Amino acid sequence: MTDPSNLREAVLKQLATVQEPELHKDLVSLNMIQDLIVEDGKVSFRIVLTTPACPLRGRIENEARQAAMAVEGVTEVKVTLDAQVPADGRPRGILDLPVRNVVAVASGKGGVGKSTVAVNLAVALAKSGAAVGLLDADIYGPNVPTMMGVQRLPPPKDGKLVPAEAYGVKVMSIGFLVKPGQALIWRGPMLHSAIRQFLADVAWGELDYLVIDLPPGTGDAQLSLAQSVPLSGGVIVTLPQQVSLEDASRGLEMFKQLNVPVLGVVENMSYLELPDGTRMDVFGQGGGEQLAKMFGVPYFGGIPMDPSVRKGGDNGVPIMVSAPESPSAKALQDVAEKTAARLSVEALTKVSAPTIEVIE
Ligand SMILES: Nc1ncnc2c1ncn2[C@@H]1O[C@H](COP(=O)(O)OP(=O)(O)OP(=O)(O)O)[C@@H](O)[C@H]1O
Repeated sequence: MTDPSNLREAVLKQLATVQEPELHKDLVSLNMIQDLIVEDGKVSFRIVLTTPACPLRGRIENEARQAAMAVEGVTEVKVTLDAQVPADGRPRGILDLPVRNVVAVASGKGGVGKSTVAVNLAVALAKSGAAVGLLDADIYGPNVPTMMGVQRLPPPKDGKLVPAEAYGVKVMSIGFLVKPGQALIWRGPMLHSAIRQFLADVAWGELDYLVIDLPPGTGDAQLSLAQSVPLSGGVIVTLPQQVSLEDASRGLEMFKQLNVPVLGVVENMSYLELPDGTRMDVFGQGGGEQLAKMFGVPYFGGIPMDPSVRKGGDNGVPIMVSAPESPSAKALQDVAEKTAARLSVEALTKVSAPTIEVIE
């Protein structure tokens, strides 16, 4: 019979051959294997993923299971999955937010579906089990409260604003603080202090992800906003048509200028599926992918035009909740998983390369 300590060593060695496909390192050196128990040939361990929204969770689990099973003397393997989102390691400055990752959703111009993507991204991440906040910083049209079906904030507590909560997401919006229809004219310094207030004076609690819906465009207001938040990364939303390329390029340039990594490009309203199953390219074709290629950043895929997406926005029930199995919700889910995966890569390989800290 194999010596139990040797068997444990052999299992660990074998698990160290399994790569985390996004991070290009093995599970053992990433500290992702926890609670390894080897008893009478029976092996059990926990895999601690870097995000509960990991798109490759099935693959990682299978490969780890097969690796352990391949060790001579192992008769049974039990794997459980868990997640611990790593912080991006960027200094949060004096704001000292207990937020692990801050992701901004931006667009070169209005009406392309930026808020729709931000809302569904936040809901998808929350549904996966992450702690998520959504900050609507769209000073020109703060429509996140409508899209999330929340009208007002709960009363403040301990001198701090308390975010509203919907679909497991903590929601704060500039729209809660102004009367409906009130013209919003903001200048740089005002914006700066408003956004700082949103970050410092709101009881967000601990968050894995804070999603920020930026105002459309790439002017001073957007720049000032993006500068006042320690962003982990940005997601750009664009349309398929060629004329959108120039606008969206400016969005990418803005993040570059701020030294904020562009996590990926999302193409919204990619096509409309007709009743006979054919696809109609209402707004042209290929803009999102072309933009991503031009800048050498990931393309997160296209979201179809879908009347239920608009209805969901108007009724305050995001498509991710009302019809999670629809093609548009699945495309948005994919965007969320890719965003989370890119954030993990940024956190673990780019900034200060912390390893995953497992809290026992
Ligand atoms: N894939 C889609 N299919 C159908 N309708 C959509 C889709 N994406 C967005 N919409 C609708 O298009 C309109 C504009 O979307 P949204 O408000 O998200 O855009 P935005 O870029 O944030 O605009 P703004 O410039 O006002 O901030 C909304 O009515 C929304 O419901």
